Amino acid sequence: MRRPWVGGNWKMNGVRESNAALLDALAAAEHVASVDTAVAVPAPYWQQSSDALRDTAVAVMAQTVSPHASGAYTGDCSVAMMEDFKLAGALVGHSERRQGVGENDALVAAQFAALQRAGLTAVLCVGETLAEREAGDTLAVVSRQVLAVLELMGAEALASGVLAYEPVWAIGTGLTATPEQAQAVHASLRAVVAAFDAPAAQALRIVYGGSVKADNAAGLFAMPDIDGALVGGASLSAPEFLAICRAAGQVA
Ligand SMILES: O=C(CO)COP(=O)(O)O
Repeated sequence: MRRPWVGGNWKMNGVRESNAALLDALAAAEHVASVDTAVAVPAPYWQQSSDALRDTAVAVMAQTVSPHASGAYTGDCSVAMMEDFKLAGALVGHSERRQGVGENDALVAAQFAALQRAGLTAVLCVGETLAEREAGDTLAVVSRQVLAVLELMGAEALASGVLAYEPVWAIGTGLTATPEQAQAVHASLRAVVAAFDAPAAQALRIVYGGSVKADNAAGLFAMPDIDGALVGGASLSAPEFLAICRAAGQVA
């Protein structure tokens, strides 16, 4: 039985005042003990978030990471900086960074490796665009994105993190993949990992992201290979995010 994982990806939202209200609500809430919960916050608010959520069940993460230890990499943040602020890990390979900033599979695999070597959690995001889905390339695209990490790091290292399937066409659009569509991709991804290492594939948490809300979460979580969610817009509302966490707890 895999322990559900629910993460909130705040993206580039919030300032100190609105963050304080959201963080206070998360800190005050009773958390579902059977679910791992995290929020991935913008770097200027690592300190605020990690202070507000200290001694709570909600981990704080970054939204991307440099693969390099230190040096002349203007604008980037290192794993050591994340450790300095007691962060639990980072997202890697989010589609908004693959598409918007040009992060590619090799870079994402190196980011994953940097986190994993330090014992931090890497949440590897994969997903196809609408054009790729319509061309019948969904599995080819997401397999290629996962294989970049698998071939560099191996299946056990991959399973020490979290794999997030986020179809690009479902992100921020209100178009959720149906539970059946998501389940089909999750099962295929698990099979890709199982070809390397069956026990690691069984242990790997594969979560879904793309317009997850309190009212569609339970249907997604009922699927056998959907082990939680990476939540964007709905994670900016504490009641909504907490309801998604509770829905994950109900199937745990
Ligand atoms: O990109 C996402 C999470 O990383 C999903 O975003 P939305 O939940 O806003 O669609």
